[in-house]
Amino acid sequence: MKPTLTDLPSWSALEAHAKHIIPLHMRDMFANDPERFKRFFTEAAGIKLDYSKNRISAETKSLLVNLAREANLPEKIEAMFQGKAINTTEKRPALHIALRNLANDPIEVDGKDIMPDVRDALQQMDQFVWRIHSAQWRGFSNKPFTDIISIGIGGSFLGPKLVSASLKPYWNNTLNCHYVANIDGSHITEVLKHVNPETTLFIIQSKSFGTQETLENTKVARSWFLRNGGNLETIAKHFVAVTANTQSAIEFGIQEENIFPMWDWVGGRYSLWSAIGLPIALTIGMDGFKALLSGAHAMDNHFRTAPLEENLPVIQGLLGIWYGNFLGADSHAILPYDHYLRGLPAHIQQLDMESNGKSVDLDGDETDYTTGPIIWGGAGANGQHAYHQLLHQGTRLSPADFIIPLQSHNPVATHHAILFANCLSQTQALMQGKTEQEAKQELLDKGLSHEDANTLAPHKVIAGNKPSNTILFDKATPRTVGALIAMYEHKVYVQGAIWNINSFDQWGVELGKQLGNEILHKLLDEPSNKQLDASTEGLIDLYSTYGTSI
Ligand SMILES: O=P(O)(O)OC[C@H]1O[C@H](O)[C@H](O)[C@@H](O)[C@@H]1O
Repeated sequence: MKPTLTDLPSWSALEAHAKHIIPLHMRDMFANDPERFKRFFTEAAGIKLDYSKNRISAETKSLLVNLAREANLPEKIEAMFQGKAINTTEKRPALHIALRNLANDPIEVDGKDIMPDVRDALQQMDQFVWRIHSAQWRGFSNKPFTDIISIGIGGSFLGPKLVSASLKPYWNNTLNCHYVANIDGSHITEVLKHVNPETTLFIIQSKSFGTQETLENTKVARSWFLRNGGNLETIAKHFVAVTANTQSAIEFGIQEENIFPMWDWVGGRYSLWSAIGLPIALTIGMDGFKALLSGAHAMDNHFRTAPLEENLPVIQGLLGIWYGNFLGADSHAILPYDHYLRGLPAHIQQLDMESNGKSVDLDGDETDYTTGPIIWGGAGANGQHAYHQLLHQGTRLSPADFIIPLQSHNPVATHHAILFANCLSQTQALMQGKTEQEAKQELLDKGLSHEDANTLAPHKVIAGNKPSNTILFDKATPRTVGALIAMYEHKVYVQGAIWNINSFDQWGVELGKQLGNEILHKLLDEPSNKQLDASTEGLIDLYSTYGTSI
């Protein structure tokens, strides 16, 4: 048997240490250490991280850092930056860091510097954005564009959608931006209801140019365009594409000069920094897009060079490992207290779960430890009136990231102070909880009898000792949003590197696609002699009897 992660001395040390930490309460940890906030606070690239409300001591941290070293994390970080083929199953590097390498130092793939291609693509975006904004490029009736519709799914959707929404205060307001992802026909139908074909630009976003949802939605968009005043000559004015598969895009009918490049060495969920970010650049302008890249670049530099002990993505990755592998957590919550960042949980969900939802290591052997957590979440303070109940009193452990800007883009009345107080009070409540004694005293103070107070008090007990990080930045600017997302990308890599899994493939999504094609044949009454399982056949029969086939 080959040695695995669980055979490392630091792993056994952490297992033993967990037994010591589990009985301790964070209330006491704070009471015993006035320096705890300072001890467990760090910042980089405009992002501040308070991780003092975690079930850790200084020893926990040093043991986790030992684990990172024994698992060769520093070498693995360097391997990513040097363009090594860390995506082993697809024999490719994962070089999203090259897309924001504003230092322009050469980065080689197969002996060729890729930075000139990266710069050319940025230049192509720059010119395109300028032509649209200055109305040099217009629709078929010579009117300037008013709307863009980005058609794409997964990584070709979630990242640009999150960032364009996060940066709404920076929109130049000449263009509305819409996204179509779902193959549910209601999505494109609803979006097309609100736009004018004369002034609508479609961006077809697909790294592979082979994704069913995107191609089918594009066909619908094209026929809608042709039915509503457009024609085959003017289609070139209204349809552009971003893809690594130029040939398929051309065969599909997109003009070659309207195609923006992508590369094998960028994973879909890491691609918002490439031309997949066109909707971002069109809404906030190219200067804003470059500021986004610069924020991510600053985080990249920090990740590559900062000591592990002060390294934001490393600390967060290690905390995730601590809870998942040693304290039994299955999930992790992303809770942005910023209306503009409300799409963050969905993006991080794909980023993390598609990257680290793996159960074999780099050698193809099943891991004997758990890997990526379930990522969930939503906007604060809304979640406090919904799922936070389970965080406070449920039986499951879900560490949470509370993400909040120090300043609001919209300082309405005392809203931001109230929002901030809500965010802090949640992390405080999670940490300290409420004892039975405290609960009972409160009830007695309200005038309840001893009997009633005794009956009710156990229901009001809040165990506390629930971990959270508080992540802050001055304001959600292009730069801070870039740094924030890059921080999560690197956190995911830290965990994947320590778990010795490939964070850059996603074979698990393929089986459903294959099976979907077989089922589709049957639904469309196309010849198929394949007998499926009884449940699936029964459900197909229901569709054939009561559903619609076209
Ligand atoms: O950009 P595309 O090639 O159309 O891929 C879109 C998405 O679909 C796939 O099924 C993957 O799970 C995602 O990682 C990817 O981002």
